[in-house]
Amino acid sequence: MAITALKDLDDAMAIDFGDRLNLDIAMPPLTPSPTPLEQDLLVNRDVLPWVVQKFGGTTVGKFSETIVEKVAKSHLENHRTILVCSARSGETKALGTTNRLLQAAKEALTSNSTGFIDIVNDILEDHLNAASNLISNAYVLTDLNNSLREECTRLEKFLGATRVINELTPRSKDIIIGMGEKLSCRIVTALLRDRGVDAEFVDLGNIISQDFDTANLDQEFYDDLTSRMAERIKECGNRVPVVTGFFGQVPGSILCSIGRGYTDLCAALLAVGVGAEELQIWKEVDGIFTADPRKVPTARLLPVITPEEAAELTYYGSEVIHPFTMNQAIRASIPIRIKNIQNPDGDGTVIFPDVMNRDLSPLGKSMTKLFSENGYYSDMTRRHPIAVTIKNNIIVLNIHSHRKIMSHGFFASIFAALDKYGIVVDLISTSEVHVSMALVDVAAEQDLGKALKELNALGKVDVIPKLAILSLVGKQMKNMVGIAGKMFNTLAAAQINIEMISQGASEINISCVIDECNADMALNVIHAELLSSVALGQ
Ligand SMILES: Nc1ncnc2c1ncn2[C@@H]1O[C@H](COP(=O)(O)OP(=O)(O)O)[C@@H](O)[C@H]1O
Ligand SMILES: N[C@@H](CC(=O)OP(=O)(O)O)C(=O)O
Repeated sequence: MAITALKDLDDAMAIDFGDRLNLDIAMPPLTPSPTPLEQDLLVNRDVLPWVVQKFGGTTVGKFSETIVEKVAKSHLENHRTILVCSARSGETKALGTTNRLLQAAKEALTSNSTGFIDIVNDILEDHLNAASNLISNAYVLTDLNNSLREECTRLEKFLGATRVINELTPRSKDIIIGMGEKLSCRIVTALLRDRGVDAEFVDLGNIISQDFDTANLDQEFYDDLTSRMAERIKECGNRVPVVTGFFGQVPGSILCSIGRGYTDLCAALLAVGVGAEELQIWKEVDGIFTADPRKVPTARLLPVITPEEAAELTYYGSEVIHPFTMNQAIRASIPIRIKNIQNPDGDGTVIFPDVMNRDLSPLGKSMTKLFSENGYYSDMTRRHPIAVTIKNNIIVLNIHSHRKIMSHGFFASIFAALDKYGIVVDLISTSEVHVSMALVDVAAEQDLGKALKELNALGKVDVIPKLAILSLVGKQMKNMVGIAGKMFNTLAAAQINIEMISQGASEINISCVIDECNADMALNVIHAELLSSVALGQ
């Protein structure tokens, strides 16, 4: 059989490898679905409003029991619930299943290495261990173990096929990482059943129509996807869907077009599809704070934040939610709530558009009261910044034009060179013959060297490494006289040198570039002077 490309896992399963692979994963026969649990199961009851609950990798890895006992079950009293899960991680995302799958993909392309088989076996072992620690019902456990083994065998075959054709397309990489969400959702589904909830595993790996004619992720694409997701959820009937946060063959590949953390977006699309009352993103932090609470001990929890502010914070280093999530949920008027799995009763932070607030406030006191009761506080008129954030791993490129006067096409040539190598600029500042650009240092690992060669033809290029972008965010900042002065004076008083300044491109963000070694100090001094309760007179 000639192998040219792998479209999906079934392609790989169809290939006969003979004894090329060491398939030492035992495959006991499948046992029937659990019968002892089928009476008195909790279900999604018709007519109740929907809520979509998304759980990140470390949350599923460490708190599966809490997810089932304290979150899912209690919401079933008043809501129909959809659970969306990421791949399991342990203490950190860096050591999580998705990263290990990416490593396995790399190993599969390394000649004479059987490393990918070891990684798959490790992943399987971790999931089997988690299963046996969590599940008490023998039927449920046997069923789960069989499905975990089967998924891992398919994965191993797929990686083996990748190795035979010696090619890892972005699409194959997507299929490989998608396995992480499948394994994790299989465990959560089984755990729900074990604890008396009638749950159904929903694999969205093939949900995207491959006939859909789009190279871009435009709104038409998302609308088609949300209706497909809604259809799939309907098929679950009254069973509680446990949905893979991986949603398949995205044009341009999920890793390239959406990037890591895609599960938040998946949950938002599901919420839109079913018209959910609320989208909940469960994390290990109480919500969005005025600064990263790990770095600024006095940071305060924000009860409400606008989608624009949340997106800006996420983009500039406070990675609480994937930036694409907001657009989809908010355009459908679905509030997003960030909640803490270790504090399920807390109100969290609600991401809520201020246009709604503006529309509702003329309706008077009763609506304002309703807002407060729901946690959608009407404090959107605050006239101060709301948070400070830091993005590390930044480099600055300074380009001095060879010409004394800015020539026509100088900027166009710079951006053409960057675009050619897929390099994204975070901040830019210009004078007549000088351009400064701040970008994330991962770009350096890609093709920055090649881009630099082309930029050198346009002017003298200096590269300054080990920097950080400090951003002050708040939707009312455009109206605050003197706020930039206060920010830069505060940094000056702390002897922190500013490499580059950018204000104005986004009306809700003032950013500057500083030395990475000053990042934590800068966060703390800015927080103390501009965001602390004392500074705000609260
Ligand atoms: N402004 C901020 N508010 C809340 N968390 C922030 C902020 N900035 C950075 N963080 C960090 O983002 C992390 C995200 O939460 P976590 O639940 O650990 O992530 P994940 O669900 O992706 O595993 C937290 O560890 C927190 O310290
Ligand atoms: N597992 C994927 C998708 C994801 O959304 O993860 P998390 O929810 O843990 O950020 C990743 O690691 O990127």
